[in-house]
Amino acid sequence: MLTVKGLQVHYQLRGGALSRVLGRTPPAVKAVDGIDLTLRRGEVLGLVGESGSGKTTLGRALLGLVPATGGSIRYQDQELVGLSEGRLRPLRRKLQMVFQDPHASLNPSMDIGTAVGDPLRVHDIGSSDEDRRRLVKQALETVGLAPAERYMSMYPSDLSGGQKQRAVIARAIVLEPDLLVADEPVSMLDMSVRAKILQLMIDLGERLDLTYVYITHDLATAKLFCDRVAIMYLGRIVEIGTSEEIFNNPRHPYTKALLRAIPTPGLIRDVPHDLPRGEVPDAVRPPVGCSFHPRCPAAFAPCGWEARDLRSTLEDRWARLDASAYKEESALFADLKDLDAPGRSVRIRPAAGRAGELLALLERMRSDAPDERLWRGITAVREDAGAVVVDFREQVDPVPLAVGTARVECHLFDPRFAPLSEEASR
Ligand SMILES: Nc1ncnc2c1ncn2[C@@H]1O[C@H](COP(=O)(O)OP(=O)(O)OP(=O)(O)O)[C@@H](O)[C@H]1O
Repeated sequence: MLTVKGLQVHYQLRGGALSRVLGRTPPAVKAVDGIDLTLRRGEVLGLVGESGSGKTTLGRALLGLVPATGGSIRYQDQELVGLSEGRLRPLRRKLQMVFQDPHASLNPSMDIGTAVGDPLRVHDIGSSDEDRRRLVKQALETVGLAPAERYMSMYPSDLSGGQKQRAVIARAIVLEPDLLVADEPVSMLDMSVRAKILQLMIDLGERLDLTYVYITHDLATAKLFCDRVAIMYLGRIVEIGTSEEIFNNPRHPYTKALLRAIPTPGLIRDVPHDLPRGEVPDAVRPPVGCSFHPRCPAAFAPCGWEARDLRSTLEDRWARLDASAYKEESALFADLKDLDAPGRSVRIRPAAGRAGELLALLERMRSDAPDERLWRGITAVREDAGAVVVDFREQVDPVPLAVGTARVECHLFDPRFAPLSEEASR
């Protein structure tokens, strides 16, 4: 029903006054950065990932609610990217979104009948007020708000959270959409009603022939609800497959980490606790190569090691040292910002005349922790004209690979790197 190719959504940040004066291009957040996806009619596709992985942006881009900055979205033979608001409008009827917070999604001063009927007026559907009332009634009954007349005259404040979300769903289905993008539709609801709302969505899917994109950071509900699951990390799909495949046979180290973090029933945990160095990096300057490599427990030589990784390894080391040892080691650097430089070779300036000591420190780090994955990506550490130069291996961006029935973006599955990954796993 929907085919997405190379989709990009980069949010251009407004630069400060200085960058404007200097004529610098302000940085962009690469919220969605090269997504390929096919949605089949009637299926439920889950988009799963930590906060900031780009799920909401992708969901909104599919409906034309945020403009794509590159790539293509074809909906039934029509290209959506680049369509004017006027041309998108009639299509929006078929492409609807249900948001996370039912309390914020309904206007508190509008009764439920008016709120659910509003899209009919916007899209000029129904021959008369009476006809629209009939459609609203039907939608309310379909979502289990019956008798509909009673609910139509109520206000959002008269409803429980679950009932509000039912009303929001009624407002979406009153337009008879093809596709519903549901963004965390149950995460704000009481635990006791979550399963009921998901069940309602499953039933509606079957009855109304709906296709769903279900956005969540919660793999447990994705397992319950989805036919296929796409795991997102920093704007990319790192693994996609049937729910069965993803849950029984996860391949990508990130998927594995997320699965290990599925909480016991009754508990919701947002962030997988056992991921190393638990922060999702900045989407303005994502790590090069595989963007998961700094947190990956299986990363190896080609994954994209760079100076920033050396800096975090140093900082981890210093966090473990006592204050005087830390002071001694950090005093060897003229400026740690040298380690923020991009590129395959980084030049680190030592404090005056201390290049030899700085080189010795890096060699000591390596012998103290030879298993640190970073070293696999470093080809040389050398002194050069008063500075210490660290050379990194050429990084390779992961490409989508068919593994079993899944698609995985990870060098571990790339036959070109098999000898290196075997060496790394020894
Ligand atoms: N309007 C915007 N302007 C600039 N950056 C944005 C904007 N909206 C989102 N972002 C950034 O884009 C990236 C992806 O955000 P997005 O909300 O799509 O992720 P998400 O996976 O849905 O996260 P969450 O689960 O927290 O909703 C983040 O780095 C976020 O800060």
